[in-house]
Amino acid sequence: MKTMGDLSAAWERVRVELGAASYDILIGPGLLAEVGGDLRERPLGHRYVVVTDETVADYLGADLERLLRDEGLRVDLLSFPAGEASKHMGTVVDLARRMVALGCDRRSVVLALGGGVVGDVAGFLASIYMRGVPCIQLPTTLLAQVDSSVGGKTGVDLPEGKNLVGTFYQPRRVYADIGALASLPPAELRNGLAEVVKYGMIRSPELFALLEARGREILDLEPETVAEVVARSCRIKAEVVAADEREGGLRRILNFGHTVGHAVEAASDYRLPHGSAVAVGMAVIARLSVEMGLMPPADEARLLALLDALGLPRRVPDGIETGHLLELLRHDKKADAGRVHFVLSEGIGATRITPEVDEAALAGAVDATRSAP
Ligand SMILES: NC(=O)c1ccc[n+]([C@@H]2O[C@H](COP(=O)([O-])OP(=O)(O)OC[C@H]3O[C@@H](n4cnc5c(N)ncnc54)[C@H](O)[C@@H]3O)[C@@H](O)[C@H]2O)c1
Ligand SMILES: O=C(O)C(=O)C[C@@H](O)[C@H](O)[C@H](O)COP(=O)(O)O
Ligand SMILES: [Zn+2]
Repeated sequence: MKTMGDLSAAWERVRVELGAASYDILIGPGLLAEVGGDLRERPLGHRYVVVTDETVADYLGADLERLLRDEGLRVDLLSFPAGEASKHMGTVVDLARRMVALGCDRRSVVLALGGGVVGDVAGFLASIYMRGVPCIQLPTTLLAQVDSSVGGKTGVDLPEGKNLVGTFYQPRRVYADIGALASLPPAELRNGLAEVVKYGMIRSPELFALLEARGREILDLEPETVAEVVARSCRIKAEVVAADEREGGLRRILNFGHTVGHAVEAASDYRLPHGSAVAVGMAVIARLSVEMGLMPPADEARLLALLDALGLPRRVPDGIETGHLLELLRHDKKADAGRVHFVLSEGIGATRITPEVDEAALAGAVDATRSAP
C-alpha cells in the first residue's frame, strides 16, 4: 500500500494554499485505486459516503466501493440521475435524507465521484450536512479535473438561474485520476477543454499555445499531455483561488466567457452543456472586446480557430433570441447595483473587468457570432 509520501512522488501534486484550509490536488493515472489506502493511512472520518451519478456509478462507483471496503473502510454509495437537470435543491435534500437514514453522523466523509454536477451537488451537501462534514473530490470528467473539483465553489441551480444557491467550501483533498477519462464520451472531453481554453485566455499564452499545438493529443487521451494540461490548469486555478478565495476581485477572471455562457446555458434550458456554453460565451466576449478596441483582431482569430480545432461551438444557437439573452444578462447574479461586470479580453493571456458595456454593442457581438464565417 502506498503512503502519502509515495503518492506525492509518483503523481503530479498541486497545492492550494489557503492557510489552515490548504489542500493537495493529486493528478495522474490509477489514483482511484490508491484512495482507499491513503484514507486508511490518513483518515478524515470513521465512515465514507461515495456520492455519484448513475452513469459514473456503473463505470467507476462499484469498483471504488469495493476498493475502499478492501482497505477495511466503512463505505456506502449514493447515486442520482446524471446531468445538469439533477443539479437542484431536491437532489441535495434527498441525498441528505438518505445519509440520515444510513445513520451518517458528523464524522462521516463525502466522496464526490463524478463530473462537475456531482462535485457541485456533493460539495454543497457536505458543506451543510449536520453543519458540515469533510469532502473529498474525485473528479472523473476533464472539466471537473481542470476546474470544478478545485476552489470550493459548490451549489445548485434554481429555476431562476444557474448556481443561484451555494457555498464556498473547500475540499480536503482532490484525487484527479486521468485514467478515469478513458470512458468519457469525446463530447465531454471537448466541454472540459473549453475551460482549459479559458485559462489560456485569462492567464497563460503558453497553455493556449500548447492547446493549439497539441489539442489533438488530449482528445486522443495521450496520458502525458492530459496530465500536463490538467496540472497546468490546476496550478492556475490554485493560484487565483489562493489570492482571492471568495471572489472579491481577481477570482472574477475565472468567469471569463461565463456571464454570457451562463445566460446561453439557461436560455437553452440546459440542453447546451456548460463547457460548450462557455465556448460560445468566450467567442461573444472576444467579438465585443475587439469592437471596444481592447483585443487585437488576430487574437480573436486564434481563439475562434482553436475552438474550431477542438470541435467546440462558437455561435449563439439560432433558437436563442438575442433579446432573451440580454434579459437574462440584466439579471446576472453578480450584477452590482444593477450593473453587470463583464470580464473582457485584452488579448490572449490578459483580461479587463468592467461594468461599462453598452447593451447595443453586446447585442451586436451576439449577432456577429451567428453570422461569423
Ligand atoms: N464549482 C466550480 O468551480 C465549477 C467549475 C466549472 C463547472 N462547474 C459546473 O460543472 C458542471 C459541468 O460539469 P461536467 O461537464 O463535468 O458535466 P457532468 O457532471 O454532467 O458530466 C458530464 C457527463 O459525463 C458523465 N461522466 C462523468 N464521468 C464519466 C466517466 N469517467 N466516464 C463516462 N461518463 C462520465 C456524467 O455521468 C455526465 O453524463 C456544471 O453544472 C457547471 O456549472 C462548476
Ligand atoms: O471557480 C470559479 O470561480 C469559477 O468561476 C469557475 C467556473 O468555471 C465555474 O463555472 C463556476 O461554477 C462559475 O461560478 P459562478 O459563481 O459564476 O456561478
Ligand atoms: Zn465554468
